[in-house]
This record gives sequence, structure tokens and C-alpha cells, in this order.
Amino acid sequence: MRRSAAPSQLQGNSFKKLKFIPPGRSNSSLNEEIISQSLDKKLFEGTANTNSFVESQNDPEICSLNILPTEKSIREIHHRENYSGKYSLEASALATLDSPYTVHSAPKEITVSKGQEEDHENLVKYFSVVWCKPSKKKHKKWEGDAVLIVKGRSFILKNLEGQDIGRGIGYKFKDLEKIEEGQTLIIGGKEIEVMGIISPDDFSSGRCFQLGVGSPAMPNSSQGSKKYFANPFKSVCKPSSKENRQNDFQNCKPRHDPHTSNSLVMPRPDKNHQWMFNKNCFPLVDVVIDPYLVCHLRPHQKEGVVFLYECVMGMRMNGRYGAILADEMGLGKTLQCISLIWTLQCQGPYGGKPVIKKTLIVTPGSLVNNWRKEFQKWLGSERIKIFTVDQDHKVEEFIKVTFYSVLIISYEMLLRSLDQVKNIKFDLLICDEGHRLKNSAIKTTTALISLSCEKRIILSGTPVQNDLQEFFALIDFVNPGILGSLSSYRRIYEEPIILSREPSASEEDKNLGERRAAELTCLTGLFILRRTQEVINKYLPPKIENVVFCWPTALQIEIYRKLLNSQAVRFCLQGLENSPHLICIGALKKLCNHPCLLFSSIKEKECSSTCDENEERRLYEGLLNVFPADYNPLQFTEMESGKLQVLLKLLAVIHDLRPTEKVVLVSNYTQTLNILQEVCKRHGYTYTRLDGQTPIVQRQHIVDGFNSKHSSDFIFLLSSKAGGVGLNLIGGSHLILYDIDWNPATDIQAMSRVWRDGQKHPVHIYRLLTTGTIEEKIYQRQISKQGLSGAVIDLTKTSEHIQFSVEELKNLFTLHESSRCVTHDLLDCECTGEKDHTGDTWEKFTVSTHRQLDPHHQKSDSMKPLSMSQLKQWKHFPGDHLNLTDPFLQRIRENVSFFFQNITNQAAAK
Ligand SMILES: Nc1ncnc2c1ncn2[C@@H]1O[C@H](COP(=O)(O)OP(=O)(O)OP(=O)(O)O)[C@@H](O)[C@H]1O
Ligand SMILES: [Mg+2]
Repeated sequence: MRRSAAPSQLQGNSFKKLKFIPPGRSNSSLNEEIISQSLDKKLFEGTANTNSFVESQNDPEICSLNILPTEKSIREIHHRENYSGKYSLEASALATLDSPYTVHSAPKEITVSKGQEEDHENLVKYFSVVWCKPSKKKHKKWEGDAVLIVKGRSFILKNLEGQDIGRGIGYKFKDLEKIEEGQTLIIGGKEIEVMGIISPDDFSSGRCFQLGVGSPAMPNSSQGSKKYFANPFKSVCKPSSKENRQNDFQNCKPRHDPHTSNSLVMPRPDKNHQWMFNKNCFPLVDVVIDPYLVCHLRPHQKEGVVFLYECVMGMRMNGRYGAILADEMGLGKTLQCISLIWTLQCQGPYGGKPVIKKTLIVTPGSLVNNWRKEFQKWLGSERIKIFTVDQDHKVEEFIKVTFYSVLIISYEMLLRSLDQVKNIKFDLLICDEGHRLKNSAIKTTTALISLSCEKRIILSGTPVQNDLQEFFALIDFVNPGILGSLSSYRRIYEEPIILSREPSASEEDKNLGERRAAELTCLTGLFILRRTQEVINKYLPPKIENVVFCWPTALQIEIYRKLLNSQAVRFCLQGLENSPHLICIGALKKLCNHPCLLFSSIKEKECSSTCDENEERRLYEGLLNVFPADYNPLQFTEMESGKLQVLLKLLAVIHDLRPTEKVVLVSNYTQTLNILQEVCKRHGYTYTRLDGQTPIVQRQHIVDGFNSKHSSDFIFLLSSKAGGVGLNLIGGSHLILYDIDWNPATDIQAMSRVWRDGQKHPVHIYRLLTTGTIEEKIYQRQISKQGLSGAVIDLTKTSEHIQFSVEELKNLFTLHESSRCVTHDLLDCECTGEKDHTGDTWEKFTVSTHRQLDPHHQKSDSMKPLSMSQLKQWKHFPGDHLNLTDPFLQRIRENVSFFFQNITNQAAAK
């Protein structure tokens, strides 16, 4: 007799589960008991399992997630015959569940001493079980798999979603102690059958909850360097017919010679893969990356191509074809994808047949043409036919003209043309800047999920592990279902991991959280690859980063004081709900950029009467008097803003000393960009501009123009939020961040535009901050732990998402007029800030890490904002420092109160 299978067995899961149970005796004996006694009175049913049964076994070499049959996994083993008969005893009266109980257990009477009892209290055992409602039926219909946790006198039953479905306390040790494989019992109102013992490690890692999620096909894969030459006569299985054989053999030579010294040969599929995907028994052929591309690939890119190949071919995990390439910005994710597409489109391991026909690349609008350019750069225009969708080139055209194999479309356009796109069969889907898919509820994600393409790649320069829920969405997008449902993921991974990071977490919580995090990393690590900037540092010129603290002007200080004394700010400091703190912060930021920006806002609000605007008016009360009576914001002077003075001097010195070099000037605000543009005009600096309003079709053209060595543009005005991601602005070698964003990622993104592959000049980065003001506070927040807690490294997070306590607001709304650098004051540095200080004597870098998944991660990651301790290691000195060797800083020192400077890759200058 066979019982009906529980879901795990139906799905083919083999994790520590018994695939069959022994014939009848256990259930029938239980049934007899049930008839003779009330169900409520029964607790355990001991069964004498004298039959052999088949146990699906984990193959230690393969891992716990195996869904493919292996020789070992269906091995038959004999169950030990370790007890017989049964006897009854009363369960403890303390039992909270179904009491009074009759317990059937092992015959031996166990006397437990006090000491032993304490040991028992702490003894935890885990079992995999199947459960159903108690019934007399011979053929049980098990309702689900579950995990039974027995600790001392209590038990918890969890379903595979991690949810508690039963619990009880107050049992006798000797009853719970006896639970073992094959036993059937009623516990917590459910009939269960114990299918196997779960090791503490499998429980703490969470592996015991994973059902049918696929198995890592080749745990230590990355065998890219191994070279095989396909022997056409050595196929793994025989071709099915003579005709087939003839056809196959014509096509079975590698497309490129795998034996040359620089050849990059993809790993061969293993037997499982061949069994699943080579049904026609084609001969195995080496897949070799086109040498035309290989000669350009950096070592990390070769590794990346192998990784992508293994993922999308389903060679890393059975039945999973997704990958996340999360290399830091500028590492050439585009080229790695192009290499993959070109390879799969022309080659395949089975008879050399191409693996894919059509590829869909979805990317932010500003990068559509960048992708086209990169294809052209690396493959020329003849090898592969690319179609980019824009206003004039619709998806229909791609459908009609069959020789196009790659469709590049923006996320926005995809939504508009979803119906047409759905009608095309794409074999590979690449989502560039794919961290936007971290929210599974948004339209873009649902649209992409609706495409029936299995091979999915997310590209993202932003770390993906910062927020566990967003992490789930990304993982679930590339490999749907691999982490189970969202609710089970939360219970099994997220909750224990977060709990373990709480200061109040017990040792047990901490261990469990760490094990779950490690397991999650291990599971997802098979298809996530992230390399940091360091891998290409040696190909890049030096980077000289400066944080420049600019003295505010007298006008700025006067208005600043007035703003801080306003009723609106005082209201904020009372800690009332709905206080207008964002308006106050906005006003202070504008003032730091230039007082004329604030003047314009005041004028605008003067005649309005809405409630919000009333508050704003309260903030501006009396401010107009500070400005000259005939003040005209359009005729602003440069002397009114400390940062603008520094900027002008900087531009002048760059122009003088490096007449052929160019500057990228970044602001987060269009209005500020207008001022900067006006400044360019006044001083005769040629410029180009890209912001949110720049039509997408023009963006690449503007970028190309600036990068061209024939371009006469001296300045590239960039709105970082609008166009920062993915752009290559290697034409510029000086980058000035005119203002600061709450989110360090926005600034880091902008800074990475110039220091990237292809840059020929040493790169100078200047971050301008107004001394003692809110800008310093925002910077401190960026570099302090407080600013980093949670998912701060995320471009979508803005100040609206930030909660401020009253204390924080008090700090934000303080002007420090007597300090040269409040940030330095906070560093706890032993220098007085009076002289050049390099901080060499201080502790070595302690890179604070905020990845939820990896609390001990110490690798440097340039996407991570600088930490306080790192900043302390930077060279720092006041503006009036006597020996300023940097000629650029030398020229601006008069308006500067303090500098921090750091040089990366100095050796490259030599
Ligand atoms: N092997 C290489 N040799 C020379 N230049 C390269 C190489 N790989 C990439 N590049 C160039 O480096 C620049 C950055 O590459 P790419 O735009 O693909 O970076 P990315 O990883 O997508 O960064 P981001 O996250 O910012 O989008 C491009 O100009 C690209 O052409
Ligand atoms: Mg990119």
C-alpha cells in the first residue's frame, strides 16, 4: 500500500524525505487506536517499521536542493528496527493542547534525574514530517510537509513557509524523546508522520524549508579556463537516425579554435544537462568566445562571461536560467553581455546549434543609444543587427524585419509597447540598471515578468543586498520561485536575520540569523556576481578626490540666521507631526547654492494662499528685507555665494592649467543648473547640458559630442538624478559636485561617470560644501553610520523617506559659524586641524559595512559611501595651510576653510 504523497513528494523534492512509506501496519494500527479511543485522547502512535523503504538522500556533492534523480538520491536503505510494541502513559497535565493525552511510546521506562532533565530541557531535535487532519482512513491524504521542532517538553510544527501550524508545551521528555523516523503520531491536533531527522545545521541554515528549488549543478564551476576540443564521434548518446547523424556532424566543429593561447572556451555541460537538453543526441561542441572580442576582455570580464553563460544555460543550478551581474559601475557589464549575446546567438554546446535567436535589452531611456554604440564599438556594424526603439522606430518594424536579432528598448517604451513585445519570442532578456525591479508591485516589473523568457539577466552597479525584501524581488525576477513565496522567505530568512541584528538578540537568535544569512548568500551566490572597482583600478589613471569646505558669504550667513529664527523652524523643533521640516531644509539648501534661488522662491510664494504655502511664507517672513530693494535674481552676482566663488576660481584654474581638459559640473537641481549655465555664459565657457528635460533621443548625441576629442565644450552641465546612471563621460577629467544629496548613491553615481575605463587623464573630483551649514550635516549623515542604516544605497531614496528625530532636526538647524570644518571636529582626530595631517597613525581602515546579508563583509566597495574612519585617513588641512602643493587647490584656498584630499591609484601616475 502506498500512501498519497505530500506536496513535497509530488513536486519531486527529495530533501530528507521518504518517498514511500512502509505498507500498512503503522496506519492501520493507529486507526484501531483511533476507533477505540477519542481522538483528543491520543497523542503518539509508535509504529514498528520493519520494512525497508526508499529514502531520498542528499548527495553531499550536489547540495540540498536536488530535484534531479541521481543514483544516490534513490538509494534504498534499510530502516533500523529499533523498537517494537507500544505502551500508554498519561501525558503531563500541563499540556496546553489536546489533553488529557494518551501517549503511545517506546516500551522502556526511563527514569530521568534532575541534571539529566536540565540537559533534556535544552535538547533540540528537528524532524521532517508530513501532516494531515487526524482520520481513520487507511489511505491518508497528507496535506503538507512540515518541520517538527522538539525542545525539551515542547514542540513547534512549522509548515515549509516557516509558519507555525501547531505548538505545544508540557509534554514528558520521554515521550518527545522517542520520536523517530517512520513514526506516526497525533500532535497538536494533527496527525503526522515523521519522515526523517533534520540536522541542526539544515535547520539553522533554513535548507530544510527549501522545496524543489533546483540544485546547484556545479558548485565549483567557473571552469572557463578549461579547454576541451569536441570530438564529434564521442557524443554522450547516439544520434537517433542516420540522417540526423549526417546533419549533426556537419555542424559540430567549434566556431573558433579552442586551442589558441588566448581562446576563451565555455565549460562543457555535465551529464545531467546533456540528459535534459540534448534529447536529440547532438554531438558536444566547444563554445568558444569570438577572438575578436576576447582580445579586448579584461580578466574579470572573461570570468563574467563564463558566469553569465553558466547561469543562462542552467549549468549552475538545475532548471534556473537567471543571473544578476552586479559589478560596480564602470566595470564593463555591457561588454560582458554583448559577448554573451554574440556567443549564444552563433553557438551552442549541442551540435553547435545557436542557443538563442532574439534578445531583448531593456534599459533606462538615456542608455538606449549607449547600448547601440557599445555593440558597434565591440562588434562593428556587420556582425549583429541591432534595433533600437524610439519615437520613429517602433517595435512593429523589428517584427517585420527578421534579420534584427537584438531589440533595445527603454523601460518607458516597453510599457507602451508591451502588447507587441509580448508577441515576440525572446530567448534572452537583459534588464540594465535592473535594481528598479526591486519592487515587484510596480508596472515595469509586472510587465517584464509577463514576458515568457526564461533566461533573464539583471545588470546593476548598485549593491543588491541592502534591503532583504528588495533582494527577494530581484532574485525572484531572475529565478522565479527559488526562494519560495514572499511570505515564506520572510519567515525563513528575513525575520531571523533581522532579529539577529537587534541589539537585544539572544545568542540563539544571532546564530540562527547568521546561519540563515549564510545560507541565503550561498544559495543566491550561485547566480549573483559582483566585483568592485579595484579590479580595473590598474587600468585607470589616478583619481584625486577633494572635499572642499567653502566659507559662506556674509549675505548667506545673515539669511541663514534669519531662517533658523523663523517660526517655521521653531515649529519643527517642537517635534509636532507634519512640521514643515522638508521646506526648511529645502530653503537652507537653496541658500547654500545661491541666495538668489531663495529670493525667487520667496517672491513666488508671496501671493499664494494654500495651506502648505502659508507655512512656507511663515518661513520666509522678513527675509526680503535682507536683500537689496532692487534685487533682481536674474542678475545675481557671483560674490553672493561662497561655493560659486570657489567654483569660478576652479573653472578658471582648470582652464588655465589644463586647456585641453574638460569639466563635468553636477547639480541635483535644474534651477541651480540654470545659474551655473548663466555663469558659463558670462565667462565665455563653452558648455553642453543634460538634465531631466533633455529628450532621450538627444542624450547620447550630447554625451558623444562632449566625449569627442574634437568637441569644443569645456563644461558638461549634468543633473545627476536625471541622467547620472550608466553614462560614460570620460571626455571630462574634472568633476565638480556643486551640491550634495541625502543619498550617497546619487553622488557616487555621478562621480563614477568620469573615472572609468577609457579615461586618459588623472581625474580630479571636487565636492563643494558650505562650511558650518546644512550641507556639512548632510555630508556627515552620508558618512556616519546613522546615514547608512537601512537601505540608503539606493537611488530612489530621497529626503522624503528620511525620518528625523527632534534631536536630529536641532542639529540640522544649527549654523556653526566659528568652525572651519564641523566634520573634522567630529572626527575625533588628534590634529587640531591647523596643519597638514594624513592620519597615518590611526587605526587601519575600518570599512563599515551595512549589508544585511553579510555583516562581516570587509571588502572595499566603492559604491559604499566613505565612512568617518576612512575620511580621517584622508589628508586634511585648512584653507590657509602654507604648503599647498596642489595647484588647483592653491588657487581656491582664499574662499576655502578646509580641505580633505585622497588620491587613489597614485602609482598609475608614474
Ligand atoms: N575591456 C575594455 N576595454 C576598454 N574599455 C572598456 C572595456 N570594457 C568596458 N569598457 C568601456 O568602459 C566604459 C564603461 O563600461 P560600461 O558602460 O559597460 O560600464 P557598466 O559596468 O555598465 O557601468 P554602469 O554601472 O555605470 O552602467 C565604456 O565606455 C566601455 O566601452
Ligand atoms: Mg551600464
